[in-house]
Amino acid sequence: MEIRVFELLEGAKKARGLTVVIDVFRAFTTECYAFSEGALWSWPIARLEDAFALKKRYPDAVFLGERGGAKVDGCDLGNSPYDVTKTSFKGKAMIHSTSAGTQGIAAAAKAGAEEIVTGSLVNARAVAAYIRFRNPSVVSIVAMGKAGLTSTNEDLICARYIEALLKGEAYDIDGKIAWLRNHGAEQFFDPAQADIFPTEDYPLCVAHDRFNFVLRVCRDEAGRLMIRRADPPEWIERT
Ligand SMILES: O=C(O)[C@H](CS(=O)(=O)O)OP(=O)(O)O
Repeated sequence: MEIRVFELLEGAKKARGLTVVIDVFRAFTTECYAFSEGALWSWPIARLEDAFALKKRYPDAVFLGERGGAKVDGCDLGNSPYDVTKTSFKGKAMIHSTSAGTQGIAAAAKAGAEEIVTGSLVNARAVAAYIRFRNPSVVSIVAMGKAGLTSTNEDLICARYIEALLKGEAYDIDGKIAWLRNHGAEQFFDPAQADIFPTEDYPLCVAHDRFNFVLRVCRDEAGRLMIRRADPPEWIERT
């Protein structure tokens, strides 16, 4: 298995094989909590105008929209996992448009990734187990960073953690997360940014391996990108 680690939107455009698009702060952490709260599927949408058009067509879908970290006017929620844990997603579809994560999925799909799964600390070990089960010849791990433009420590830590799990190498994930608190997570502890990055989001984002499902990207009947939850035991038993 050849494992390649890429960064940012430029990296997503190089994705090949089974591709993990990572966004720890916060898109794919938020998605995991929404699916754990009962969401049926999610439409990851790159352009906000497309997301608003979809919401018009499916008004019952929960619309999460974020730019620059903040909730976009007219959306139901922003990109906060804490807000998601306070919202009922049972039986609901979700529309999700963010600065980095959902842009990365769109770019990787366009680039020709054979299969795409999301990556975050909360389900990193499950992602590695799923990859081992699928046993692809090429794995692309893409750390999306801030707005897909600037490298971030949390996404690189998650990328290296998944890579280490795949290679059977040791990786001090708890030590890395402790270090991250003051090296990339400061926005969650800044009172001036509390409206956008609530402190409650941070422990939810770094609760590594809390979930044992993966989020796989597929297409709906109209050809739109769609994310669905895939649970063990269908794949975990053989890892
Ligand atoms: O909402 C977030 O935390 C980020 C904002 S940005 O990428 O740092 O500008 O969006 P996401 O798509 O979850 O990275």
